[in-house]
Formats: sequence, structure tokens, C-alpha cells
Amino acid sequence: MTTARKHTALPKARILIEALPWLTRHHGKTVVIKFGGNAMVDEELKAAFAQDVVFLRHAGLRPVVVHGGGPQINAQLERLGLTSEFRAGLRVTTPETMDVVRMVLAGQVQRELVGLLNRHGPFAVGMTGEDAHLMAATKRYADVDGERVDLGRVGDITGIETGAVQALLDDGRIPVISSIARSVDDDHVYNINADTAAAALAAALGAETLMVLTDVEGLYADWPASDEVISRLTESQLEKLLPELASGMVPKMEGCLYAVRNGVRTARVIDGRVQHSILLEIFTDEGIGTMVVPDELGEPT
Ligand SMILES: Nc1ncnc2c1ncn2[C@@H]1O[C@H](COP(=O)(O)OP(=O)(O)O)[C@@H](O)[C@H]1O
Ligand SMILES: CC(=O)N[C@@H](CCC(=O)OP(=O)(O)O)C(=O)O
Repeated sequence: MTTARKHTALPKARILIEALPWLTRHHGKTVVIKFGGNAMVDEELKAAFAQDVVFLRHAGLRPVVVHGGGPQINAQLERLGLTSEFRAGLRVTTPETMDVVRMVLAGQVQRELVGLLNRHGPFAVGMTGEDAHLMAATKRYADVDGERVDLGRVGDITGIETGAVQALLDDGRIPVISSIARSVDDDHVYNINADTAAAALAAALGAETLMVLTDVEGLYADWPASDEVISRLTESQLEKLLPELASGMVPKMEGCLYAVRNGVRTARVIDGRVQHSILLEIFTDEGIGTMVVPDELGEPT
């Protein structure tokens, strides 16, 4: 009986020990995890995501969640009979649309994630970039074929004050942040792409890693012609690739580049459709998606 029990337990012990080098390296380190709208529509995936984040917290890391909600915003706009278009990957945001964005991100998506995390203990605290001056922004314009396009209330982050987030982390909490910033131009707020917000926050917090969960395996080399995933690339390699990228990958990869250029050791794009993708990233040597590293960490091995 005891021998049988040992037999079933031993592989589990080995699996835990395999994670030890990663956990040792990351102990006490901040990890910013961006949970994307498209990976966020499945109930089981959401629950598994929350388990992974709480696991990291118990393993001694300092996880910070930044969430998107594009599909959820679209659904609410549709219910209200409103339409919105994207230019250069960003939602053209009228004041009316901004109200919906804020309501859905802060009132629905963030609340749901906070609830899922707090099933495991008193960890998650939700906030938006408006709280405690976390994120400040000015108006952003898009460049579409050389033409300056007005995006309405879409902002460019100009400043981050990490005090409130650091205090929550020091207190053992898991901050869950919606990508809305206070305006430094007027008394209103700005809509920020959630990938951009996560990357800026990762850099400001001096995070070890930025993990961007999405609805593809990683960065495809020749999308949409092929689905060969680039597993690792340096900042210079990524910079060369950026002009060729399309749609949703643009803010993600720009964000990864910004993060590694500003002190974050690795930035990863991983498949949020895979259950426990965060833990898989830890338990496999090279990870499961695309990893961007600073030039000094060298060429792929
Ligand atoms: N080179 C590429 N590799 C992978 N996906 C790409 C690439 N170029 C564009 N995409 C598109 O980007 C999408 C991911 O961005 P997005 O839909 O904004 O995700 P999220 O909701 O997770 O933020 C993919 O579903 C894919 O359609
Ligand atoms: C300016 C801008 O486009 N903001 C996004 C914010 C949410 C987001 O980024 O959500 P995903 O990560 O799910 O795409 C929007 O309004 O959809």
C-alpha cells in the first residue's frame, strides 16, 4: 500500500522539482501577465488562468495582471446598438464609446477576474490606471498610410506611478489592472490598448518577465501563409520584423520590444487557449510560445 502510494507520488514530486530552477530564479520577482480578450471567453480557461496566477503568488513571485476585453466591449456596444471601428489596431473611441469601454473593463471584466482569483484567498485587488495616478496619458493619433488619424479618446501613456501597485504587492496582493488612464490634457480618461499598458507597466515595475496571453500559439514567422511559430528572437531581430506585422500582433510585439528595451528580462507571447499555459511556460525549458530577449542575451541557441 505504502509502496503503491509512493509510486504514484514520485512522478509528481519529480515534476515539482523540475520547476525548481525557474522558481528559484524568479523568487521575489515581479511578473506582469496580460490576459487578452480573445483568450478570455472560455470559462474553464479563465478558471485555470486564475489558478496559475495564484500558484505563482504562492511560489513566491509577485504577479500583476493587466487585462484586455476587446470582444466583451464589442458585445456591449452591439447590445447598445453602437458601432466602433479599429484604425491601426486601435479602437476609435468617441466619448460615448469611452463610457462603455470603462464600464465593461472596470465593471465587468476586471470584476470577474478579481472574483476568480479570490476564490483561492484574499489576493486580488482591482484597479484601473486612473487609481492613485497609476497611468497618465495624452491624446494619441494613429498614422495610417502616412495620414494622421484622430482616434478620439485613445491615449498614449506619458507617465506611470507604481506606488499603489508596489504597496499591494508588498502586502501579498495580486493587482488586477484595467487599461484606462487619467488624462493630463483634460478632466476625462483615455482608452489604452491593454498590451501597450501591460508592457509600460512591466517596464515601470522593473518586472522580470512580461507574459502576453493571446489566441494564437505565438508569433508566426510568415502569417497567415504559415503557422510556424518563432520560439525566440532578440530585440534587434524583432525590430526588423515589426513593419511586416499586422493587426493585433502589432501592439503585442511593440510592447514586448518596449519591455525588453526598458529593463524587462524576457517578454513572451503565449497561447492563452491552452489550459494552464502560464505553468506550461514555466515547466518547459524554452517555453511554448515566442520569447523576446534583449540583444545581450544573444542569438537563439
Ligand atoms: N505574425 C502573426 N502571428 C500571429 N498572429 C498574428 C500575426 N499577425 C497578425 N496576427 C493576428 O493577431 C491576433 C492576436 O491579436 P488580438 O486579436 O488583438 O489578441 P488579444 O485579444 O489576445 O489581444 C491573432 O489572432 C492573429 O489573427
Ligand atoms: C485603444 C484600444 O483599442 N483599446 C482596447 C482596450 C481593450 C483591449 O486592449 O483588449 P484586448 O487585449 O482584448 O484586445 C479596446 O478598446 O478594445
